[in-house]
This record gives sequence, structure tokens and C-alpha cells, in this order.
Amino acid sequence: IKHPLQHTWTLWYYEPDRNKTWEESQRKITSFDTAEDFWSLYNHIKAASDLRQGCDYSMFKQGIRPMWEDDANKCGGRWLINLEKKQRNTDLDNFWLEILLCMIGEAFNGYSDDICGAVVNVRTKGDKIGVWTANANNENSVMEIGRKLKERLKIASKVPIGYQIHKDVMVKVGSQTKNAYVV
Ligand SMILES: CN(C)c1nc(=O)c2c([nH]1)N([C@@H]1O[C@H](COP(=O)(O)OP(=O)(O)O)[C@@H](O)[C@H]1O)CN2C
Repeated sequence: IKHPLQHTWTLWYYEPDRNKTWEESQRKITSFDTAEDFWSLYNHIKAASDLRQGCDYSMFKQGIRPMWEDDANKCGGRWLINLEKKQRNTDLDNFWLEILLCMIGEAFNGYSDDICGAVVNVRTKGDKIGVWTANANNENSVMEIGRKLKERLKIASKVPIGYQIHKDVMVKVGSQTKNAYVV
């Protein structure tokens, strides 16, 4: 039999389309709830590094849409990993896969219930990966998730990553958003 996951996950794909709203451009690809089905999906689709600029993949727990406004996201935020342009060929795909495995493997030491999902943004100015958590006020779970992310991504302890509250991102899109937490 297949190895069941604790949650069912849905993979979304975003491609900019001038004739559609941002929300209309978010497309569900498929959902899965076993390790085997995760791997067949992962091996079937394009790598993030092969996506056209401006595109995203998002993987969220079933029922949570990859947007600030979803009830599960509205009080939360994201750990944001900004990649250098040269990291597209070295780290982007490895970081994205590692984060997917952390999520489906519930690797966040008891704080995995606060995990909503993750987004990878393929951008000319530099790719980004965000790990979205449910409640920006749950300092313990936010910090534990951040520490675990740095550990699993082998990000040097002296390299800081920041957590942005979605409410702050929404109002300051385009300019730098302040970090509520840094680890
Ligand atoms: C429901 N709704 C409209 C809505 N709900 C959302 O949740 C949401 C958006 N809109 N987003 C829109 O994408 C633009 C680029 O952000 P980006 O994160 O792709 O980053 P870049 O600026 O392309 O690097 C944002 O400026 C925003 O317009 C982003 N976003 C998460």
C-alpha cells in the first residue's frame, strides 16, 4: 500500500495573464495524500528553475488557497528566502524540494499545525521562496519553524532570514516590507 501523509496537499500554478485577475490566474494542478503520489507529481512537472519569469508554484494544505485573504492565512505571515540570481541554477530547486519534504513530512517539531503552505516565485530580479504560517502572533511556532528551515536548507547561522506579516506585505507591496522576526 502507499505511504499516507498526515495531510492532503494541493499544488497550484500561477502564470501571469493580462486578461485575467491575479486570483483567476492561480490554477490548481492536483492534490495528493501519499508519499508516492507526491513523488510522481514532483517528477512529472517542470522544475521551478524551468518556469518562465513571473510564474509561481504554491503548495498548500488542501482547502487553503495560496493567498493572503484565505481564512487560514489572513492572520499569518511568511518566512521569506530571497535568492541571488546565480542561485537559480544551484539552490532554487533543491531549496524548494527540501521545503516541500519538510511540509509533507511534518518536520517542524510539533509546530507543523501552524504550517499553511509554501510559494516559490520565479523572478528576473531574484527568485523567492516563502513558507506561510497561520498566525504571526504565535512567536514560538514561528521561530521554531524558522530555525528548522535554516537547518534543513543549510543556511549559515550568520545569514539572517526574515518573517513578514501578510498584513504588512499587502500594504507595502513593491517596497521592502519590515521583518516581524529574524532568525
Ligand atoms: C487577492 N489578491 C489580489 C492577491 N492575493 C494575494 O495573496 C497576492 C496577490 N494578490 N498578489 C499580487 O501579486 C503581485 C506580485 O506579488 P508577488 O508575491 O508575486 O511578488 P513580486 O512582486 O512579483 O516579486 C502583488 O503586487 C499583488 O498584486 C501576491 N499575493 C501573494
